[in-house]
Amino acid sequence: MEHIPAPAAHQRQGRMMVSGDMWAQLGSGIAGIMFMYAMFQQYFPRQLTGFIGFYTNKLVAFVYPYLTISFDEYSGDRFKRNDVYSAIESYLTFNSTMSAKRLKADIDKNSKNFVLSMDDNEEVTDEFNGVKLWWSSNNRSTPTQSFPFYYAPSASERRFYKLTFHRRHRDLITRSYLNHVLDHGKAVRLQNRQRKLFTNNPSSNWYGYKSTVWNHVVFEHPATFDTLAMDPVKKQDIIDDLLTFSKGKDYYKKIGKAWKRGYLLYGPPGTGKSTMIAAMANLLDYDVYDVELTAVKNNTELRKLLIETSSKSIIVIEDIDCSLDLTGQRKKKKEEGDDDEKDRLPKPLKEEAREKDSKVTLSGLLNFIDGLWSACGGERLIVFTTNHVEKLDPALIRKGRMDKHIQLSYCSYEAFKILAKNYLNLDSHRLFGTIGRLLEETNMTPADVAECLMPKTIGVDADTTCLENLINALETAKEEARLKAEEEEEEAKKKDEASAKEKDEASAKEKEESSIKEENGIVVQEKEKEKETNEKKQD
Ligand SMILES: Nc1ncnc2c1ncn2[C@@H]1O[C@H](COP(=O)(O)OP(=O)(O)OP(=O)(O)O)[C@@H](O)[C@H]1O
Ligand SMILES: [Mg+2]
Repeated sequence: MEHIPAPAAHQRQGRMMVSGDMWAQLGSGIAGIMFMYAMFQQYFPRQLTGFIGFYTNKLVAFVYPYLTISFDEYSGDRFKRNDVYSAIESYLTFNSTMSAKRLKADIDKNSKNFVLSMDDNEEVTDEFNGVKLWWSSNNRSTPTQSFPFYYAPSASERRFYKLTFHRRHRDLITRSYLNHVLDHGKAVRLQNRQRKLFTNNPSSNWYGYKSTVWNHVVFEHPATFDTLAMDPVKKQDIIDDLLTFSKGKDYYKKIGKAWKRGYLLYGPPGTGKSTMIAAMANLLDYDVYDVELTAVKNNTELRKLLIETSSKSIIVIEDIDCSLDLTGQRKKKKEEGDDDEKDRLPKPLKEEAREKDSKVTLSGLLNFIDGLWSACGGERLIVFTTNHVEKLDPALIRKGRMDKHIQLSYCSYEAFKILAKNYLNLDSHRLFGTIGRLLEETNMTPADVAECLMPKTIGVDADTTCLENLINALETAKEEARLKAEEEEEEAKKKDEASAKEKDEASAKEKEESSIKEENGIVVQEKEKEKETNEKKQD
């Protein structure tokens, strides 16, 4: 057993006591400082606290050579997520996975791979042109004390990224590095983003924490131009037009035009207008904003919706002729009619009915398409669809607003071949000839043809059954069209006859009236003559 000399043991004991005391003193010192700090925060006048804080920061800045920049998730009105924050998030996703110890996981746009990003309160380093920088993700608590009943935990926490770097690199960081982060971040975001299908919220739901003017779901429509049944030449023309547009950033800048393009898709129901929009979005990898115009109260709201759309998107207004009365005269008529109806309602309901009315006007819509605001963001397609192009105001669809008018019409033989390939995987069949002839003779929409081609049984010769079904449907449609044409002809004939009869009757009546008048005229003349002779006799 080791023998410890008495003085040494005493010395060691003393040392232990000294270090024990020291920790105790340090602990109480820290507690004291914390207490003082709490008192300082609570009782010092606000202005004085700010003043002291300001000079403390100055002092620290004097001895501490590092600068920090923070990027809040929600800035300004807090209703819109800061784009810079999102870009940094994506940039760090790319850079942080190697160095950060705590990561968050999400799933990529194809739902196939995990996307890892830096978790909250984590720090990573980055290097740019040989300069070292530090990024950290933080939470800032801002409790809402004055109205505790409004307290929402999520509302009180603001997330932000903090960038720290040596002050001698200030110029490099603010001029080059931040742009580099933004560009890379945006590129990564585009790569990883899930495309979305948006629709507008009614404006009554626009206000409140994190409420948005657009609601969205993930866009997953499988339509492509390959599966779209239409004339191949026309299809290629549309594809070329779209691709040229999407690569035309510099060209549009050069010619001084906003980087957007309008498409008007028109044709009977079931000819593939909505399908084509999905194919466009899939071709260009764009988001889709489906505007429900009847839920937009006025032109200001329409503009707000436009501002909140992102670039690389298609803004769609379906059935534009039904969404609004866009020609002055029809609108006037409708208003008059509506007012009659509304007048019969009790007063509060009347007000409500007026409130609900969309007051979006033609000029509001024109401004939406090509006003000054329409240029913000860039790279946007605006697509209108309609079944009745003739009903639209010419101002709305003139070139420059709706640059390309695309007519989608009944199924042609070429279109049928694409459908047969899609639905039945058939390139040729002995019945193709008959179908081709029938398609030339009658009108059938691609939607109806597609329905006939959908296999309904899993038989030995399911393809032939489908094609025969189609032939039957085409023959029925042809027969119906013939009967309808006959009926219409009959009706037109009847109408002609009726109008001819009416004309005859009218002319007979006219003749009768004129002869009566004539007779009356003769009688009057005779009476006047008689009167004259009587007067002469009296004289
Ligand atoms: N040209 C086409 N190519 C491929 N499929 C088509 C085509 N046209 C229609 N279809 C099929 O028919 C269905 C209806 O088509 P879609 O909704 O695109 O028609 P629409 O022209 O938008 O009709 P509406 O005017 O009633 O809105 C789609 O689900 C699609 O499968
Ligand atoms: Mg449609």
